[in-house]
Amino acid sequence: MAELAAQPTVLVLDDEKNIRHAIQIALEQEGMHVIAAHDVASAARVLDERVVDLMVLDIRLGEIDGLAFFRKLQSEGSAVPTIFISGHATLAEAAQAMKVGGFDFLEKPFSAEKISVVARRCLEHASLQQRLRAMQEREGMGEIVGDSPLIQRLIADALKVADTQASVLITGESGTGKELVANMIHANSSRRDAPMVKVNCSAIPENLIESELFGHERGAFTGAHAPRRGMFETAHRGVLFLDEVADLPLGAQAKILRALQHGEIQKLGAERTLRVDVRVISATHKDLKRCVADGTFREDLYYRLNVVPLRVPSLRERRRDIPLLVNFIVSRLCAKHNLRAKEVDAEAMHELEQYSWPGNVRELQNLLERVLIMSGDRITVLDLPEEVLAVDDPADAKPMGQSSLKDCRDQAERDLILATLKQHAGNISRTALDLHVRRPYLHRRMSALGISKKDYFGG
Ligand SMILES: Nc1ncnc2c1ncn2[C@@H]1O[C@H](COP(=O)(O)OP(=O)(O)OP(=O)(O)O)[C@@H](O)[C@H]1O
Repeated sequence: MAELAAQPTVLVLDDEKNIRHAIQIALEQEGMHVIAAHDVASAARVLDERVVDLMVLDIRLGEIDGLAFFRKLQSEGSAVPTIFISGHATLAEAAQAMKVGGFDFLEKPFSAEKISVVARRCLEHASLQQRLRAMQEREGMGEIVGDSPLIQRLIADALKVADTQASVLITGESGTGKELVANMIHANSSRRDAPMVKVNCSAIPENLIESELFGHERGAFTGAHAPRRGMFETAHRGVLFLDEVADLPLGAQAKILRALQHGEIQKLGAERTLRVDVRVISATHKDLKRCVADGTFREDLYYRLNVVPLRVPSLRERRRDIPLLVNFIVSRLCAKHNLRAKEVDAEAMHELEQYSWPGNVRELQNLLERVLIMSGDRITVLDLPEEVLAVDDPADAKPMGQSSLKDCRDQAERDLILATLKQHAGNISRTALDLHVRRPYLHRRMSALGISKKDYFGG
């Protein structure tokens, strides 16, 4: 879940005292600091005097309508995330509220639970947007999304090494973003205007790799009908990115070492050598040190490539970045597929944060793409595949404490699950259906809440 300010401040502007009061009680129970205002003038004063994280704004306010007030704030650059409410608004006004940038629209009367849930969602959304903005303002990050300490450290190290000539070896599991880090180093180096040539060493057949890297003269081997430049030559004055470097055959390793040591290459079938000025960045998900021990990777080349090692953390080492990444990826994918903006609800986000992501950001991206196309406006746990839900969440297994808000929620959840189970004579599938959750999720909640068969069969 996104992190919220310790105690967010909410401004409630409604001319009906009872409504103000009801909202205030509901949100204060959620731990929010609520300031109630009965007219635009006093609301404007509050906004002038302090930082407000969220506004709950009535559309029909008497002297000036809420939409006009919101637009005025927008034009002054002082609008805050806002939930519009109204008892008599027309459909057109409700649509307008969303169009001008309201986070949500609630029709009165609404329950305390409804406003609490929407307010929390709005605050979480705003906090994520703020983190994304702060991140994007930071120089040189390129497309790398994340503000966890591990990612910040990685970016700081990558920026430090970017404008040197040092070889960099980027390690990390598959799909963690090693190529993005290489792009970032190139973009922040003095070689940024020269090309970065990418070689996927595991995708080129062994008999072609040397010609791909160093080029060949006409007639150098059967099928070499015309001379060809190699990637080293194309990368002259720029960067050669050797992806999956552990898969380089030993013959090519020897030639790369020579090229790096002497700054010279020799095309296949050529007599003379060619001077090249190339910086090498390499990446691998394998343990290259181990490959050296196994004899599949040259030790001298290993040291040559590993002048500066950078390790990209796996996604499960930086779960804090998951909501940021999810938001970023979802909005990018919505734009790509021409879909209306969609959001991931809190429960589904919680599940995404708990999953272990063996395929890292790439897996997250692929999953979201699949889910996004099939889901409605909001992505819920019902849209998530079983593999994401069927993991144990140690946090859920914590014993219940005494009297926190969480305990109250747990108790209410336990009562509801038990009542529904009893209603369906213990049938888990029907209970899950009734409660709009998936079976594995229900099982996990049942075990976290200590619900066993004897509780609903009365045995
Ligand atoms: N921090 C991140 N922010 C945004 N997108 C990311 C991030 N990390 C990875 N991605 C995205 O995830 C996908 C995989 O990233 P990338 O190809 O850089 O991973 P990799 O570590 O090089 O994988 P492999 O080892 O399989 O080559 C890409 O589409 C990339 O844009």
